[in-house]
Amino acid sequence: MRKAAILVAGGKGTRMGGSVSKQYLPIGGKPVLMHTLQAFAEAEPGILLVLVLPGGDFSFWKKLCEECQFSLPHELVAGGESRFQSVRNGLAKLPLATELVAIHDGVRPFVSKEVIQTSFWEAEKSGSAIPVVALKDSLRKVDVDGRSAFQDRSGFRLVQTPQTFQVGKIKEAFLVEELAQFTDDATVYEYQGWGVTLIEGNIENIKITTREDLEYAEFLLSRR
Ligand SMILES: Nc1ccn([C@@H]2O[C@H](COP(=O)(O)OP(=O)(O)OP(=O)(O)O)[C@@H](O)[C@H]2O)c(=O)n1
Ligand SMILES: C[C@](O)(CO)[C@H](O)COP(=O)(O)O
Repeated sequence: MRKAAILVAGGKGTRMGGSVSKQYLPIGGKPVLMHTLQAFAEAEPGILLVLVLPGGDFSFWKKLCEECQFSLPHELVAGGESRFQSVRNGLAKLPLATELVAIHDGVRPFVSKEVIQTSFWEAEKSGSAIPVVALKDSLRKVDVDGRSAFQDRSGFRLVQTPQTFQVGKIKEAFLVEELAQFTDDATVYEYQGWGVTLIEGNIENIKITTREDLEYAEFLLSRR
């Protein structure tokens, strides 16, 4: 199994609110996570899928899979207190033969096939692939006093996932102690002094975070 995807879904979804964590909420009649798992299975047939969930959710997830007759093979791993810890737990699960790994937010179900495939191609070539998209709005920097200043948005990008790497290097990068700056996997990788390669993301590849994202998700599905 040369390629793997670690889909991190070990969070609580506090910004979404509600009694059910956002990764399990239905869009198009089935949980968000099932859309994400399917996206990777269709983009990379035969890929090893590692799903990172809160440790206490395994039986709930298995019940959801039975109810939805969702039979796509995937490994379950217990997440940690942070995304960094959840990723690290997923990396520890990878078989020795795995060469490339895409690390992806489980709550980003609309990642395109092209972004997934390009991320593996680029990571094999240069060691890493980080999808980004340009900003569409004007940008200002705000300081603690509330003063703000124009920023040239052409010098900025919005970062998405999957963030894809050669397994040996990303495993080495994750041996460090967690730092607050590690908001994604690229920051952990760069902390080693290694550069990252940016690739074009896809604008629909939103991270489902707050309630209105669910409405947009239903709209995106209606367009398929
Ligand atoms: N301890 C954690 C925290 C987050 N994540 C995952 O990282 C992705 C991006 O995180 P975010 O959108 O912030 O999810 P939550 O942390 O669940 O949301 P919130 O910050 O609103 O609680 C999500 O798929 C989330 O499940 C994870 O695997 N383990
Ligand atoms: C990993 C990520 O989705 C890249 O944009 C983002 O950093 C996750 O941030 P969150 O606060 O954990 O949702």
